[in-house]
Amino acid sequence: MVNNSPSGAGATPAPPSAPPAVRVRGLTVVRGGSTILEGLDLDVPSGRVVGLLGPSGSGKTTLMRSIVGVQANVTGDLQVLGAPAGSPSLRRRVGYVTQSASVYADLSVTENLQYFAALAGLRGAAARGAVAAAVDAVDLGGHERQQVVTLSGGERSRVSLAGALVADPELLVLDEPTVGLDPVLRRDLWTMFHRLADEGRTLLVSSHVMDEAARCDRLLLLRAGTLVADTTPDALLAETGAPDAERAFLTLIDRAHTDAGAR
Ligand SMILES: Nc1ncnc2c1ncn2[C@@H]1O[C@H](COP(=O)(O)OP(=O)(O)OP(=O)(O)O)[C@@H](O)[C@H]1O
Repeated sequence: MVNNSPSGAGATPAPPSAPPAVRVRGLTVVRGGSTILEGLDLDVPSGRVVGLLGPSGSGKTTLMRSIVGVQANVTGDLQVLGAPAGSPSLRRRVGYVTQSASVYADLSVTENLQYFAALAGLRGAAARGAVAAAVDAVDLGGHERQQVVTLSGGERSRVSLAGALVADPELLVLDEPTVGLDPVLRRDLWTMFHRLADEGRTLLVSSHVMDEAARCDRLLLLRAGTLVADTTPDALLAETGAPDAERAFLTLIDRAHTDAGAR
């Protein structure tokens, strides 16, 4: 496995003494009778944008579900913001955005976000401020009164993301948040992710799109439920000698495949 020290592509580096936002040791997850993750050890450093990359079916969603505490049949030690994953105390401190937009189709954008604000315990001006900031962050200004059912797919997933932002969580776990978005919007969202990290939040972002790897401070590469690299974009290219993240990733995947075959 490649393991390099953080270089920090954009966010203000967290103090070296800062404990990781997520600490995973010996994580094993069984789904439908199959072992999906096996003996996984990894850290998600605090205050950074960390990319979780891997082929379809490699276990990214399963890992994210374990971290937010909604996955069954999990064994091992999973500490999130200093507490065991899934602890009630983490409910408002961790935001999770799934691949499919989890919003109410028959409500407007604002009504959805007001609902999330109420769940986060916000009332009155604080709730209105949080809703307005979230709308702004995902660039949905002008759509506030639109019913979600009438939004485009990309707009709908941005409402979902805004829903997680309303509570201002310390850790944001985002499962493929840029799928279906155009390049300008994707770039703007990555800029926003780094701004959130600069303000001290931690973001764990899964993606299939390898050019997005270059936008992360740190990369975790999964293959078939095991970690093949815990690295930085620069170190990934240097270590593989590949010209871009996509080819570097394929090199690592092929290498892991060969190693697995040799055992
Ligand atoms: N309920 C289930 N029962 C059995 N197997 C499951 C179940 N849910 C997921 N899996 C399997 O677990 C593996 C990992 O799935 P997971 O969704 O975590 O992968 P992923 O890396 O997020 O994939 P994608 O990028 O396609 O979303 C896959 O092989 C999937 O088929």
